[in-house]
Amino acid sequence: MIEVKGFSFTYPTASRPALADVAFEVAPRELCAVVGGGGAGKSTLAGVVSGTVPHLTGGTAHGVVRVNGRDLAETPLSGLVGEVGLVMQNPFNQISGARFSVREEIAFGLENLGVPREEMAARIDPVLDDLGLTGVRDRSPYELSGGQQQLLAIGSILVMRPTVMVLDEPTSQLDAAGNALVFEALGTLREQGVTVLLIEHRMERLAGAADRVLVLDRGTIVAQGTPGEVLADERLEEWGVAPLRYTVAARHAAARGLWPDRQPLPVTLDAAAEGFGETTDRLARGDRR
Ligand SMILES: Nc1ncnc2c1ncn2[C@@H]1O[C@H](COP(=O)(O)OP(=O)(O)OP(=O)(O)O)[C@@H](O)[C@H]1O
Repeated sequence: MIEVKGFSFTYPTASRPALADVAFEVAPRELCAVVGGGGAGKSTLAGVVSGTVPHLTGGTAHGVVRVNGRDLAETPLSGLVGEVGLVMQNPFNQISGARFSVREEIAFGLENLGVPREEMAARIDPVLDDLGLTGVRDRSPYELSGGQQQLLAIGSILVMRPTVMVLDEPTSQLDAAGNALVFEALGTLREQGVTVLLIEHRMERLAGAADRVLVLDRGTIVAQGTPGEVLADERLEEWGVAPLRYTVAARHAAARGLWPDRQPLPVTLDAAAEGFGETTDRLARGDRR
């Protein structure tokens, strides 16, 4: 569980806060996505919830951030291993380079923690299996596709059994196939009951995957709710976020009376198909109101 209350943060050299009076909660097992324009404070928020900001960055922080009830201001980063894990944009930067195979790379963090050998196998093999990496377990991490490397980064964190995972634009460096792999892995995290904070700009995938969406604009949370509520909001563009094509198409149709009256604007392909299907049926019946 993540709890953020009245939290503000200013980087050491900055003249204005990167985050201002931010408040939200992510319930256990929930997947909460964060969207916003460039410089809105998304990466800073990822750092705050994973403990790197301000522990590693310095700067001035006010307010409270708790992960599983632990106040991060009072918890050293080492105390967060097994509680919260951070996956960043570029999988390449997250591979230690100190190990020869995928399996050894996943073992690396556990070795550092001094986990006994027998327990290591019991923890690593299911993670490889869950993420579909068993077939490449003996390969070098550098031979993997970008998507598989990101899965490896996720696996290296997952094996530490955090209850909370923060992913900061994990698909931004990946092609469509890599994207699909990462979003499948998010499904796996959910099945395992991990609470997820996901910074993501691929709105189509996010709309189908998230329980809740927060919008950050210039360091402030300007909207939060279900993907349907938040992503169909007509202020989305003002907040620096490009709306989904389905929503835009349905908004145009609605302005011409061609979207079903009581149907909310769609944020998924299925919902768009349903709404436009209803309109087509109505017109086919000769109902042109
Ligand atoms: N290390 C730093 N020192 C000073 N200011 C910083 C630092 N990192 C980020 N900032 C500033 O803090 C604000 C928020 O930045 P942040 O990177 O969190 O935004 P973001 O939403 O992740 O942006 P983007 O989508 O462009 O990555 C910006 O004004 C940025 O210039």
